[in-house]
Formats: sequence, C-alpha cells, structure tokens
Amino acid sequence: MNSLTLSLPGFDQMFAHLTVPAMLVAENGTVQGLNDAAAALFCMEENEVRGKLWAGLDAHLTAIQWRSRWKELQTAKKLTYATDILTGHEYLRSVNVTLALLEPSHTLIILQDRIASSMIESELEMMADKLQAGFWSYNRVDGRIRISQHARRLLGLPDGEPTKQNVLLWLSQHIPTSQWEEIRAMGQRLLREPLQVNHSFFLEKEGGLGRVKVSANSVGNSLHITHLYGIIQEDRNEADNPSGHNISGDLAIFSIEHAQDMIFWTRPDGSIFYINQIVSNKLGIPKEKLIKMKVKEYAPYFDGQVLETFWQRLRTEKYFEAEYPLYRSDGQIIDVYASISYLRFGEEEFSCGICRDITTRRKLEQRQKLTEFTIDNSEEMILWSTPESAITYANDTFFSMTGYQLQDLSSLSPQSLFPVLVNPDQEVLWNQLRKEHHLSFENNLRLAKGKLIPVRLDMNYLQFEGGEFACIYLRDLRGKKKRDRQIKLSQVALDTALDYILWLDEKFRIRYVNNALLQLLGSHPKTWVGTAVEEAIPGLHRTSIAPGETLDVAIIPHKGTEEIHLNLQCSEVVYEEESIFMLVGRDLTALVELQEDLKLENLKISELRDRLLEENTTLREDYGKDYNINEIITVSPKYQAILKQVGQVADVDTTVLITGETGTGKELLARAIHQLSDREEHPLVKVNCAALPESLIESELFGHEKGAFTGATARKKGRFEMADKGTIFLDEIGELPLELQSKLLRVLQEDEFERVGGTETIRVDVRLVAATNRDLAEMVREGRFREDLYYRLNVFPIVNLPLRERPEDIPVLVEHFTHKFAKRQGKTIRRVNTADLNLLKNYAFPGNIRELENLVERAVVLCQSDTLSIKIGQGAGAATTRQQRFLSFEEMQRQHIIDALKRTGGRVTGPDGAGILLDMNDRTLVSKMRKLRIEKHEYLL
Ligand SMILES: Nc1ncnc2c1ncn2[C@@H]1O[C@H](COP(=O)(O)OP(=O)(O)OP(=O)(O)O)[C@@H](O)[C@H]1O
Repeated sequence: MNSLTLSLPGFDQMFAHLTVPAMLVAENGTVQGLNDAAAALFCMEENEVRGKLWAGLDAHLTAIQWRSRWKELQTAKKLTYATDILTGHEYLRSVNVTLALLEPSHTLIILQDRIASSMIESELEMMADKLQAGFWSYNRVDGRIRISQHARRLLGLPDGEPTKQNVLLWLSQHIPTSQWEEIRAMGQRLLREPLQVNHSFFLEKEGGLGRVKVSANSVGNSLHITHLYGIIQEDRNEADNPSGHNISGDLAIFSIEHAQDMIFWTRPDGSIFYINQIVSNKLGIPKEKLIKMKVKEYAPYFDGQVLETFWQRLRTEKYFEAEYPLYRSDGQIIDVYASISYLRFGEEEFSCGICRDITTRRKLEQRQKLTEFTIDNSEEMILWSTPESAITYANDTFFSMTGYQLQDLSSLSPQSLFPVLVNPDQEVLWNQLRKEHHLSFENNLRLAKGKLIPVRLDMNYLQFEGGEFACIYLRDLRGKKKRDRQIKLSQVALDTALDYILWLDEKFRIRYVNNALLQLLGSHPKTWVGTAVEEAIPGLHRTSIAPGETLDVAIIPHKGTEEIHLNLQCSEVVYEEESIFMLVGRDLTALVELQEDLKLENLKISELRDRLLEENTTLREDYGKDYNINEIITVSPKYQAILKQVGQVADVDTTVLITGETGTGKELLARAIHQLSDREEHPLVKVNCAALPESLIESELFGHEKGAFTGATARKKGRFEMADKGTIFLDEIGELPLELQSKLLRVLQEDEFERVGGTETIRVDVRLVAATNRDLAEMVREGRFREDLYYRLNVFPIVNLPLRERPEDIPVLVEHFTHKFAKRQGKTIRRVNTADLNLLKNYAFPGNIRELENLVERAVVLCQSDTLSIKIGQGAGAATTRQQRFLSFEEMQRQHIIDALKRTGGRVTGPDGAGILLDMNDRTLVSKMRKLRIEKHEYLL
C-alpha cells in the first residue's frame, strides 16, 4: 500500500509505485512525504519519518549546511552526494543521495543504498552457484536474514521463512554444545569488527552427523558492522571440490572489494597498483580514472619531500598508523585513519594502506565532547557503573558536590558510595535493571568526608560497545527533604491548630478544612472538599466573603447541641495564579465563657482587695491602739497644752522638732502627729539615729545601689523612700553626723536625694518629725550641729515636759501601766500600795515615764497579791537613791540588754540591731539573751 500522503500534486502518481526509496522535502528541510521503499530503508514507519528534518536523518548534515545546499540546488537543479543516514535502529546506513528540485519550494530526494544487501546477495548467489554452495546473509540494519535453498538443505533447516531467532535455535539444538559455543563466540567477534573466517562443524541431520564448512564475513561502515554474509558447503577435501576453485582466495577478494575500509596499494613513485571499490565511492571518482591517478592528486599532502619521508619511514618501520586528509572530487575533505604496511615482491615495493573514514567519528567525537560538556555542567550528579561494581565515569557536578577527586574514581564503587543500598546484592540489582531497564529509588550517598546525604537515584540500563552500563543520575534531596519537612510541618500546624481554618476557591468551593473545623462540621461523606461553602456553613454567604472582612456565623455542629458562634477573619492568598480565600475562625462561645470567667476572677480579686484593705485598716487600727492619742495618759493641764500643739501641727504638714528628756514620750507624740495628719494612710517610718552605726546611717536613710560598698549585694531602698507619702520620724536627731546633716537638709529643701553609690535622683514626698533629748541650740553653738538644719527643723518645736514637772500624772500613769502589765502577765491587781504611790509622786524620775513604766512592770512581775507594791530603784535606768536596791551584775546585764533592744525596736541582729549598740557579736548576744531568759514582751513595747 502506498503510504505517501502529501499535498504536492502529482507526486504520488509519479513515485508511489517506485521501488527506489524516494522522499519529498520542503525548503525548510522537513520531510513532507516518502514512499514505502524509503521507510523500509530507514527501518521506520512512514509517519515516523514524515515531519523530521532531513538534516536530522542525514548523519553528516547540519541545518546550516542544508540551507547552503538548498541554495546550491536552486541553480544546479540536481545534486548528488554520498552520506550515511541514521536508521530507526540507530545504525548508520551508507547511501547515495540525489536531490532533484521539483518546484522552487520542494525537492525530491532519491536514496540509493550503497551496500544494499540485494547487491551482496546477488553477487553471493552468483558465486555460490559457481561453487555449488549455499549462501547466507544477515542484514543487521533491518534484522533480515536470508538463507538460500541450497544452504537450507545443507543445514537441514525446516521449511518456512527463516528468522534470526529460529535459525539460531535450530543450530543450537543440532550442533554439539562445545562447537556451538565456539560458533557463538565467533559470531560475537564478527559483529564487533570486520572479519573473514572459515569454520567447519558437525551438524546433526536426518540420517546422522554431517560436517559443514561455513565462511563468514562481516562488513559495515566506520561505526558498525551492518552485514554478515558467507557461504555454506559440505566439508570435503580440496580435491573433492569439483570446480577446483580456491574458495578462500575468492572470498578474500570479495571481502576486499566489499570492505568498508578504503584499500590502497601504491608504489614509491605515488602511482596506484590497486584500489578497492570503496575508494572510488568515497572519493567520488570512477575506479578506472583513479587507477591512473597519482597519490598527490587525491592526497595533496603526499608530494615531493613528504612522499620521500613516507617511504623512508615505511622501509624502516614496515608498519605504522597515521591520519591523513583525502580530497573528494567535489573538493570536500575526508579524514582517514590509515594502517600502512610495507610489502615487497621481488624487486617491487608496495605500500598497503587500509584507510578508515573517520570524518563521522570526528563529528561524533565532537558531539561526544559537547555531550560531555553538557553532562559535566548538568545540575545532577551522573555516574556510570558496570556490573563488576566499577565506577567508570563521574561528571564534574559529582566531584564538586561530593568532594571526591578524579583520582578517587578507580577506588569508588556503588557499595562504598551507597553503604545502605536498598538491595546490597549487586547481582540481584543488575538482574532487575536488565529486566526493567530503569530503576528509581532514594538512598544515602556518602560524601568524601564520610557524611551521608539523601539522594534520588535514577538508574538506566545501557549496552554500549558490547558492555553493560548503569547510567546513574543522582539528585541531592537535602533541599527537597527540608522543603518536604516544612510542608509537612505546615500541614501538621494547620491540622493541629486550635483555630478553624477553611480555604475556598474562587467559586467559593471548599479547598481545605483543617481538623479543628472538620470536627466541628461533623461527619460528612468526605472531607467537604469541593462542596459549596453554604452547604458546610449555612450561615455563611458568598456575598459577605471579602478579604479583610470579619464575619460572625453561628453553627449547630450536631442536632440538639448548642449553637457555636464563630468569628471568621477572611484574607485572600494568590498562589500560582490561583486566588484562594482563607478563613481563620475562632469560637466566640469559648471567648464569651472566658470573659465570664474573667469577670468572676475580677470579682474575686476585687473582693480580695476589699478584704485586704479592710484587714489593713484593722491592722492600722490595732497598730494605732498603743499610740492612740487617747492612749496618751495625762491629767496635767500643762501636758494638755502640749497635746493641743500636736493637734494643731498635725494637719499642717510642716516639720516638727520634739525635744525633751529621755523617756518623756517624744515618740508617742510623733506617732500622734502622724495619726492625726492626712498621711495616716501611709507609712510612719522611724529611724533611731543613735542606734545606727555612723557608717550605715546614710545608706539606711537614703538607700544604696548594688555594689556601692562591700556587702551591698543588692539595691536597697532607704527609709526616706519607704516613707514616701508618709512620715519619717528621726529620733535622736542630735546624733546625726555632720555630713549627713547637709544631705538631710537637701532632702528637706528639695525633697530629693541620691542613693549611696547611685546617680539617679530620687524624689520623695515625706513629712519629717524629729526628736532629740539634746539641746540642739547648744550643739549649733559648739559647731556639732548645722545651724541651717537646726532652723529648718525647728519650724514647729514641741518641748515635752519631764514627768517631775507634771507629778499629777504619776497616779494615772501607774494605774495605766499596772493594768497593762497585769493583763499581759495574767495577774489580778486591784490596788497600788498608797505609801509607795506617795513616794513615787515625790520622786524625780530622771528616766521619766519610761522609768515609771519599767518600775511598774517589774513590780507587777514580783507581785504576789492583788496589791501592787512599787519600790523605787527596782526599775532599770532609775536614778540612784538611797532606797534603791543595788542590782546584781547579772540583773544589770539583763536590764542593759533590754534597754538596748527597746532602742532598736526589738531588733537583735544586723546593722541596726542591739548587737551593734552593745558592741557584741550577734551570736553572743542571742545566747546571752537565752541565758538571761529575756522574753520578747520585755522589750517589745
Ligand atoms: N503620756 C503618756 N501616757 C502613757 N504612756 C506614755 C506617755 N508618755 C510616754 N509614755 C510611755 O513611756 C515610754 C517612753 O516613751 P517614749 O519612747 O515616747 O519617750 P521618748 O521621749 O521618745 O524617749 P527617748 O528620748 O528615750 O526616745 C513609752 O513606753 C511610752 O508609751
């Protein structure tokens, strides 16, 4: 059937029935049509060839060359040249090409198979006939096998069209195994290189074992063996040959004639003795003409000196190989690789050159170089390995990525590169590869420094020049693995998010629902993907979905369950030109509950705060009890006047200086001022300037920064800072060192100061009440107290009265203290010894009220009845009178420690503890107190 389908009018009528391979090619070089013969020549289907570029089919023609050839054709109208075409089996087939211009835009191409099997076969047939032998041939290009009738008979082949497979099978079954192996090996050699062999073997035939003689020749082009052919005869002695012909000689000549290599026999003068047919074909010069030519005419290189040198070398070396250029009749150059031997017959010398056209090989080499360049610059690592576990090739990318060197190649193996191969058994792996031709899997590649990296392996099976190879493409998966992990992480993050996430496509169909929302939406046949959004969330309308909008919708997840309020935030994401609406939602129900919880918590907190405030007030009230102004016991009109002063100054917020003898109740008055002032809600901080060592007063008053001095391990607030918004009571202010007096003055003037070791200025709002039993005016005169400070303090002086100036208070005070201590000690005391009381009234009380208080306390302790007897001299600090009992050393120590503790406000240890006052080690003091059985109530007022 004619397969020609083309538009050029008349073409099919003209050539469709031609047995000559013909093609129609357009100006741009594409094959527009071809006939069956041409398709057969290409060993391809007609439609496989049609549409291809002629430059792609002609192995030596480039697209650029086609354009210049086309131009040439426009004037010449007809062109002829010899070339190789690339067949469907990827073999090269030598052809003569004739281009005949049909129209300005189309040309006809007629192809002529230069080693057409028909030609060989017809010659063989002729020869076989002459020799009374059978002939056989195998065309490797199209896979056809031909065996003549005579040969079939000799081999005993069954009738029917022979194929390669069934002939080989027949022979393998009828030739003894050892001989069959030899024949196979010989066949392999014939397929690899041009050879001429003769072989005899036994063959099992009907009626016994026969012996046949087969000759075989292989011919081909510069790249491949394309044909095998030969003669089959019965193996008889030479004498038995009825024709008497020398078969080997005939075959040798036949082989030489049909060899694809050019054979030149030349003489020292450059004249030709013999050339074979292929020389004529290759050079495009008829044989008759060639034979008369001298070497230099087709090989200009061989002239004069060169020719002489050539012969000199040949005579000495006898054989050498070299490359030469030859000139075709059309001026084109053919590169040949020549093996040249020296021959001498009698007087005559010959050079015998077997020349192989390497033009194609050169081009292929160039192509190979380009391929290698491409491979080396490929982003993928490429390796070639063999079944023997050798790595025969690695591209540059492999070396640069793995850190191996070219010299390492020979020592590398798949096992060393892939220590954890999926299938460590190479044999199994190769068998699988042979079967499937392609394997793909992931593995770990060991880098030069030993590190393993994940790679994807693509193994391709290849047979090349008789060997087997695996071409391995390696792709570094580190980036991919990381990306995959990130994608997985994102997926996990989306799926485990507590927020409800919904993706919609442009048509508001669901693209993705995360797990949280999926659970809320309840069971649906699938995952909701593809369904319209309204179907999943009925309250959601596509009109309300817009980027940047917030939507509130209600969902009833399951029948009978409570409504859930969702707050959805919509945004638009454009990914790979696709627009996606992303809705991220929160369950407002939970939020409302949370708000309720918060309200409850707030309520609890405010209740707690109220309670705390209440407790604080109570505390303050408790605290104030002892110092309540009502607790100031007095009946003395003089003292009433002092209390009036206290009441007047309390609210004025001015600095108050209380003077008076020790124990007159100065502190009591200071507390009364604080309590009656607006600062009552804020702290009253007391500092006993006499109780603090000089070195510590400053930091105690103003605080210190961390590291300001040895032992300042942390920043500490001073008493002034602590008293902010309240009152600071500086007791015994007369004891304040001069330098601190100036700092104190600054605080009083500017309400600001710096911490010890600090630069930050601290502002405070503090009311100062100072007290002293010293005569400050006198101290100013003596230069021991700053005058400016004195005036600053003395804004509102209150001079406390000594007890002896208000003796009328003694009975009420005795009563007050008796009650206080009796109650504390759990005693019932109904009256005080009147005589004792009278004595007290006349007593001077140098220790003032504190002395009286101590006296009563001691009396209560000693009291065994309900009548209290108070003996002057029993209390510590009392003035020595005649009646006074002389205290034991231990009693004295006891009283002294109690006094010290009273001064420090009960603080035993530390910088402002009693230890410092008494110049005693803290630990010694504590053990002393234990030994003397000093109880807290004795010093805590
Ligand atoms: N009018 C009073 N009514 C009841 N108790 C008083 C009275 N005056 C002083 N006291 C008590 O006398 C003791 C000494 O009082 P206070 O410490 O205030 O005196 P002081 O002048 O500050 O002494 P010093 O100068 O030694 O610091 C305290 O226990 C105090 O409660």
